[in-house]
Amino acid sequence: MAGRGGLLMLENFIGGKFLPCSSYLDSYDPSTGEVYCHVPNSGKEEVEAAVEAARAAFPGWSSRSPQERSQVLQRLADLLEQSLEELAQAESKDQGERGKTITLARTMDIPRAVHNFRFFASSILHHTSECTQMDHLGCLHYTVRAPVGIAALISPWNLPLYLLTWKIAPAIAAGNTVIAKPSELTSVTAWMMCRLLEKAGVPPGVVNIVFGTGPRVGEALVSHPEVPLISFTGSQPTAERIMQLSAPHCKKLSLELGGKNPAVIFEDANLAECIPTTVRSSFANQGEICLCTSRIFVQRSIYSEFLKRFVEAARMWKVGIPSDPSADMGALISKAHLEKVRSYIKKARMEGAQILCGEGVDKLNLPPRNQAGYFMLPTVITDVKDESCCMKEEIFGPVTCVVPFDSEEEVIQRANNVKYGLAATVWSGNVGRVHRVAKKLQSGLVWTNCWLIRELNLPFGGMKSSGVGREGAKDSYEFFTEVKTITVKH
Ligand SMILES: NC(=O)c1ccc[n+]([C@@H]2O[C@H](COP(=O)([O-])OP(=O)(O)OC[C@H]3O[C@@H](n4cnc5c(N)ncnc54)[C@H](O)[C@@H]3O)[C@@H](O)[C@H]2O)c1
Ligand SMILES: N/C(=C/C=C\C=O)C(=O)O
Repeated sequence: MAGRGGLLMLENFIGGKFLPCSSYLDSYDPSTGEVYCHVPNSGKEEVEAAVEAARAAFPGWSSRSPQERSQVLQRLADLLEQSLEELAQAESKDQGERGKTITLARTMDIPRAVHNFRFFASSILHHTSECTQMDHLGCLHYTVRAPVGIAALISPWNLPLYLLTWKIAPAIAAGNTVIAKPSELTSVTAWMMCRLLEKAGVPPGVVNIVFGTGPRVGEALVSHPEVPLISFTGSQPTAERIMQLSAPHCKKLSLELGGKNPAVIFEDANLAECIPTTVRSSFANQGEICLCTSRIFVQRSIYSEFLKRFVEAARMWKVGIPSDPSADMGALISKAHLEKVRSYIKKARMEGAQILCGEGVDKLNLPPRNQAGYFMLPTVITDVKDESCCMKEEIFGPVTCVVPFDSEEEVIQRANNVKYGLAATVWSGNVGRVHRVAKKLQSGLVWTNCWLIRELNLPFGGMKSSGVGREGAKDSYEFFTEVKTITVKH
């Protein structure tokens, strides 16, 4: 929807209609300083309208069979796939030249959004319930599950459509109606998806999207008494706020939060595979993936060799403008985020750590028009203490720390010695060791001799401060439904 001066003007999608908002946020392209698009600055009024639409749509949608709902999700997946390139361009360019690379948007973000709908369109057809018998009492017990109602879905800026659809798909497949709030920093592809909903057969009011900031529209949504469940992905501070606001209503919460993910590399690791994969796990999407590696523990006997080869490979990781298909990573999401990431490197230097490559060491070569962009080189820190903030806090940027270890027991203790517990990688050719170490790491996800191979059927999520609950075929189904145990006496 073109707006003032031909700029993109997004609109809320409520009750199957695009509705203008009373006020808008200007979203700036930081590499030019110009307004890029206008995002609705929604508030209580818009949330109320969305709740009314979702409430009205719930009886009809929840009473459809899983088979009927599955067909709608399949059609939506087909329509998204037909718009893949358009969506990828938008995902990459959203927020101007500071977006993600077009290659990552084309090969990961949008294909996974399509797959999310396909996956839950299938999984909704195969869930089973439980049943037991008490013959001595002539009783039969069984469970039934039903959709909860209106689900609030709040998603972050790093993988916009990928993570938004990872919530929308299971929620509506189970028969709920939803009110989604994507990040105000990356709202365009969510808005573009709304244009496909009617054609896919999604009834008005089943999917509602309200755009705007967390404190204004996000808080109105999570505190609304008619919204019984909240699926949130984002930072821990925000999760804490959401828990406070939802507590009076005893809402069902799914919280997918941050990580400080270790890679544990033993001396018998296959470095020809380990190094390129660990470069990718450290710097993909500018390190702005919750599953990215940010602490690398290397067994001492191979530490020097690993460090030399890892730094060489990190220097080959191409930083470029998002529209360059050969770029491995683009710019960080905002000036504030870039400064936050840089501040960690400054702290590391002050603590006496060594910066082996990247920020402040190597020169960043960019076209003149992009030199105002929020770009940063992949950065490797060594000689850093476990107690350093660089080893304890989520940086969420292209920065990773590399430190040596000696024994298996030592590295497990050190890898676990953070408040987070989301993901980890373990590299060794010893199958007994990878199983043993994986079981002892305090992470919800452990990849061994690989990274980011996603099995959507199995639980996804973190422990400790990385979140509450899990997402996946069975886990999302159980989150987005209420279970009831029925006993029948013969
Ligand atoms: N575990 C995962 O699956 C996962 C995935 C991606 C990102 N993350 C985490 O998300 C963080 C980066 O994303 P971010 O910066 O968008 O996080 P964020 O918490 O700032 O924002 C996430 C979403 O919450 C909204 N929000 C902010 N304040 C709110 C409030 N008071 N009430 C309601 N909603 C509010 C935002 O508008 C946005 O839509 C990192 O910590 C990263 O690790 C986790
Ligand atoms: N939920 C997922 C998150 C992945 C990366 C987040 O930054 C997923 O892969 O399903």
